[in-house]
Amino acid sequence: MTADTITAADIRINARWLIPVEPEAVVLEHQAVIIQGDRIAAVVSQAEADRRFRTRETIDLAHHAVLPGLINVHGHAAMSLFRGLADDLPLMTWLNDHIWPAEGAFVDEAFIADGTQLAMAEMLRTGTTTFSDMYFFPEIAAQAAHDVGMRAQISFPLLDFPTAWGSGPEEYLSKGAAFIEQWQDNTYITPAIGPHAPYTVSDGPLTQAVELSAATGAPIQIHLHETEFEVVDATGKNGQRPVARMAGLGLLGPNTQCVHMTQVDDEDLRAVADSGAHVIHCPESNLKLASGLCPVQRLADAGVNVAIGTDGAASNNDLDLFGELRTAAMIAKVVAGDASALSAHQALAMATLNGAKALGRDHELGSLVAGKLADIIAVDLSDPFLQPVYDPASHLVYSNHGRAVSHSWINGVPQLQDGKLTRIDVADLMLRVDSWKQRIRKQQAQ
Ligand SMILES: CSC[C@H]1O[C@@H](n2cnc3c(O)ncnc32)[C@H](O)[C@@H]1O
Ligand SMILES: [Zn+2]
Repeated sequence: MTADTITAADIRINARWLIPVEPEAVVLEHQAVIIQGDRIAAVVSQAEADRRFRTRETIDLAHHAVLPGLINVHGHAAMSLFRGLADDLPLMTWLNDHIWPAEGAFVDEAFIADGTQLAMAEMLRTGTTTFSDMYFFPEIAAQAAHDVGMRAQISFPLLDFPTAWGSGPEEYLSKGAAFIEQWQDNTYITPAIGPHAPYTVSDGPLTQAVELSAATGAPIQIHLHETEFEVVDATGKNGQRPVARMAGLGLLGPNTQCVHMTQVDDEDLRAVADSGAHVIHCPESNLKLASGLCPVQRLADAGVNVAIGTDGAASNNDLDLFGELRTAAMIAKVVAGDASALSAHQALAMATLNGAKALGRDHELGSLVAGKLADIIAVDLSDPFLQPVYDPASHLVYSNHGRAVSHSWINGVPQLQDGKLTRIDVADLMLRVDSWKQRIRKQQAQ
């Protein structure tokens, strides 16, 4: 018998349970994940790791499930500063009477910097390693994510009307093109195009968005078919459903992420499936705003890639993707009339590999496979509320809330150690959040 060659590497994570997501629906025991630089060098049994690797650091996670970092494919990060500001309202009242006036009064560069950091603290604390953002001052949000070392798709906003970030479509598109150029080819930040919705962006700017995406490769993310009202109102005004209008403009394709899709008839389904566009399911926001429910199983059966997002904290009201998964799994069963719809493993894939696919990064993110980027989380299953453990995948989806997440690494860099954030000064952040609260509260009282 020949001795194994010993390879030096940076970090070894010893996992009691490992859910690699690829191969699918598998739970392995007593595995080691070896990290070298920003990548996963190997996923092997602990016995094999003893023989083959010497690492400068070993982390023993004897009561933990280790899995790929979660990917939150839709949100408005800085809206965390508006959490709980306007509840119990339907979408258009919430937007027109509360959120858009508040954004008009408060959104500026400092708001985005602090609000995005607040959102990142919550997401990191609950297992998200990559998020997608659609909000104002994308250059500030991108810098905030880059400074922390969190992976993010950041879409610049595109609307027909002026906001704090731009005077109208022309300015959004020219600033957006510069934003894309600034961040292209960055491992942490993917710049993207964020036309808000069919009812707020007209055909001209939408066509320009499609052209900009084709020229730069930047993904498009749009709110689409969020409510029945949106579809009925648009059909009355334009003579076609929004999905048909988007398809006609060339906006649906493999580089497009359709957020919500609670209204799906057979033609919508065919248009989305044939185009290769992705659907981003945001169940808790859809429930809270009484928007409707996305037919996840029907979409998946038609071959559509369905990923998951929290939406903003002002319509959810949290950014805990494990909680979102639990909700998604529960309602998928009722919507499909089938308790086997969206199993625990399918739900975990939705928050990892499907998210990576939606972002066009499944070759390097979304599963624990040698050669992929080292975006990894660990969940401590030793608490009484997660005992006994028959099936860790079941616990992660049906019993867990994100607070059991104990460790995370992004690009091989530790972000969370024993539940403590390593790269965000939470005490200082809380002071800034409190100061926003005082300002916003004062204005609301007037
Ligand atoms: C173009 S910047 C984002 C814009 O979208 C608003 N927003 C937040 N959540 C939703 C939602 O669920 N549907 C539609 N629009 C939403 C946000 O307040 C910004 O104005
Ligand atoms: Zn949204």
